Amino acid sequence: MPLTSLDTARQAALDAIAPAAPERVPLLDAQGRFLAAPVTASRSLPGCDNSAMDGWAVHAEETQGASRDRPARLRVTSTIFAGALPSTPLRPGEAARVFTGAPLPPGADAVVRQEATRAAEDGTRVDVFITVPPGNDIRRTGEEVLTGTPLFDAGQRVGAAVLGVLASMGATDVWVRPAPRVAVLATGDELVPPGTPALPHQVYESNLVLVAALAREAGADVRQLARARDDESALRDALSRLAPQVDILITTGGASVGDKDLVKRVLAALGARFFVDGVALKPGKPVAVARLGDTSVVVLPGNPGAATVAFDQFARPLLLKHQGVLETRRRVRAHLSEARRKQAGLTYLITTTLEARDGLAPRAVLRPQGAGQILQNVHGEGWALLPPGRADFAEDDLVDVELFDRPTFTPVGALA
Ligand SMILES: Nc1nc2c(c(=O)[nH]1)N[C@H]1C(S)=C(S)[C@@H](COP(=O)(O)OP(=O)(O)OC[C@H]3O[C@@H](n4cnc5c(N)ncnc54)[C@H](O)[C@@H]3O)O[C@H]1N2
Ligand code: MOO
Repeated sequence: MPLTSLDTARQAALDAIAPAAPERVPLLDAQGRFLAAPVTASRSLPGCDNSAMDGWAVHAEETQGASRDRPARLRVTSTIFAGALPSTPLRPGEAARVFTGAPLPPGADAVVRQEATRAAEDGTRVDVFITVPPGNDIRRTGEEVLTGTPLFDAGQRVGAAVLGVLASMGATDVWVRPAPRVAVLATGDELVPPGTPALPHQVYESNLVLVAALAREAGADVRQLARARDDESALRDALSRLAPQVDILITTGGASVGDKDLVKRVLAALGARFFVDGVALKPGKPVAVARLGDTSVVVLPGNPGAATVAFDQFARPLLLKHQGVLETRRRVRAHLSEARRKQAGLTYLITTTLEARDGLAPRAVLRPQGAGQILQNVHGEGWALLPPGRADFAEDDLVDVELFDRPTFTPVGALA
């Protein structure tokens, strides 16, 4: 039977999971989560006409023709600080002292910044040295947002800017989807925990940290990291203990067809229903997605490179859908840096960096990437997608590159 295509398998996995019920959380706890409902402005920003400068609220027309030699002399009536509520209207010939953010008195239609004025020592008068138009240095009511304006759609990622806007509306908490609770189970008799000595034939267990970190990058609340031997009863105990504690259980290793590859068999014996079992994907072919009770289970291959790809294509979309969103990644067309031969039936995802070229599509520089290799992912900018239905790709052939859109940072004050 031919393996399921990547797109079909991913859709089957996504169809098997529903967004979690929303929860209302304090603003800072919502950071990194996704809004569960649209948000409209519950107040205008600014809430009232106010001064953009420290200076004087005036009638603009009374500054007409004013200059340093021929100042407009105005009577000082009041001092208004931010947060005050002025009620006395500004009458002809008057100016009110205002500070940045202070509401304007009724009747004032402009602000003159204080650098363009001189106040009399006794505080009764101010000379204005410039002509200002109506509206000068005033922030108008609702200039940025009017009450009732749609602000954010459901699915908006909550970052610092969103939190700032919500707080400026007076909100203390917000509806978001909960972070999926996740457990990661690494299987394999050969695995030695980091921190203990390992002989060359032994393998340091690295998938727990790798997968937990990938899961966190996708918004997960990682609750459990566990290891199990390649042994039916050990796997049965671990899987049935972990699954009820979490929304999504991710396993690594023992996913293929070897004598000790028991994870899928044990899951099936426990009554799991499989939606995906093997995909026409390289690396990551043995990946499976199942449901055990109320828990989604993603079975990743043990090879760290294959686990990375399978996580990215299956576990990440599931974690995001639990949080109520589907991810769209930018794609660019790029020319392959080298020829590649592949198995015609499979989609290959190859870690790639991009080289910009004047007036041409960028070059996709393919990185060495066996199923066991992950070093290149550190600097990868995306996956070159080599689609099924074709075995031979020549240098300079155009392919799609799915971008990670990671920011770049340069070191300052690094240790030698
Ligand atoms: N006859 C076939 N053999 C294999 C097939 C196949 O279709 N027919 N598929 C291959 C593919 S594709 C993959 S990918 C691998 C991975 O399958 P498993 O999930 O069963 O992985 P393991 O055998 O358990 O381990 C593979 C490799 O990865 C290392 N590993 C495992 N877990 C960890 C960990 N937690 N930390 C670090 N490294 C780990 C392990 O030591 C092995 O070297 O199967 C192919 N075989
Ligand atoms: O296709 Mo496997 O997941 O790379 O070796």
